[in-house]
Amino acid sequence: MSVRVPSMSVLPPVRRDRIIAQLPQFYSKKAAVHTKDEFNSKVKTACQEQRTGTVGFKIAKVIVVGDLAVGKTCLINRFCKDAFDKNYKATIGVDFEMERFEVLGVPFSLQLWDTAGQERFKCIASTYYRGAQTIVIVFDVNDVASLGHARQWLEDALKENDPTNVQLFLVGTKKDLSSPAQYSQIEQDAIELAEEIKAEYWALSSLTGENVREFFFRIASLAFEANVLAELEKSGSRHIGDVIKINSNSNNVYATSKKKQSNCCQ
Ligand SMILES: Nc1nc2c(ncn2[C@@H]2O[C@H](COP(=O)(O)OP(=O)(O)OP(=O)(O)O)[C@@H](O)[C@H]2O)c(=O)[nH]1
Ligand SMILES: [Mg+2]
Repeated sequence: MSVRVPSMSVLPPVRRDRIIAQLPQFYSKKAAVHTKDEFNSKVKTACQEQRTGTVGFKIAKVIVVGDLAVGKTCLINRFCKDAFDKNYKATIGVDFEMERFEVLGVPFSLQLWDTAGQERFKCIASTYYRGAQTIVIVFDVNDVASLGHARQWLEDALKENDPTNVQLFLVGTKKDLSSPAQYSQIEQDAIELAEEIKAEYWALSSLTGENVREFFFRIASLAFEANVLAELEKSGSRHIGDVIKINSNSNNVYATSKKKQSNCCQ
């Protein structure tokens, strides 16, 4: 049996478990991109009024960096494929996965770049750093050295990006392997570093799946929020004010649309 697909719909609908209606919360209040309970009200209004401009067509680039075997590939595979492989297979160069979300009713995609941690592949991997909106620095909570190297990974990733325009995440993996006492010790250091480099801190396990979905939802939401805010800023306050005027006085409709037209052509 064949199914007719309308010519407009190139992509299947977003998976039901990729729909974000509320702002997912931070992991630690001390190290968060921000600690607000809800999406920015300007962003919520813009989404309700479908004034998100090009954001609905956007694909935000996320790069995942960190030492070899800390669990970067497993983290992405747990989220994207709900799979976990206990055997280590080094990433050679880079891999990438696409994930489509719907945030506050607006389509939004993440392109997740999984880079190699092995030194010999670093120079290939670093050529893919450019244009990242989110940088995820991964370490293993059972390996202090991997946390120590986080700063270097960040420095390398920032060489290719504008530091004022990226959101940073510091992520500790393999939480399932550490005892609560061991974990709380490394957590202190990790949070301290995260505060210093202005990254949001997370700890999770790709084996059990603990916090994996929450983490990616948080990345998608914060990237989305930043994109909508940038879009609103670009379109300017006059433009936003005009839309409100349309409803209050029909005479303004003409004035507003004329003004808009002339803006477009300039
Ligand atoms: N117990 C446990 N093991 C994990 C976890 N995440 C990853 N591992 C194991 O750690 C090893 C390395 O995982 P990868 O995801 O391949 O590491 P990577 O960071 O991608 O390594 P490179 O590609 O070489 O940079 C594998 O044997 C995984 O099974 C986890 O959350 N818990
Ligand atoms: Mg890998």
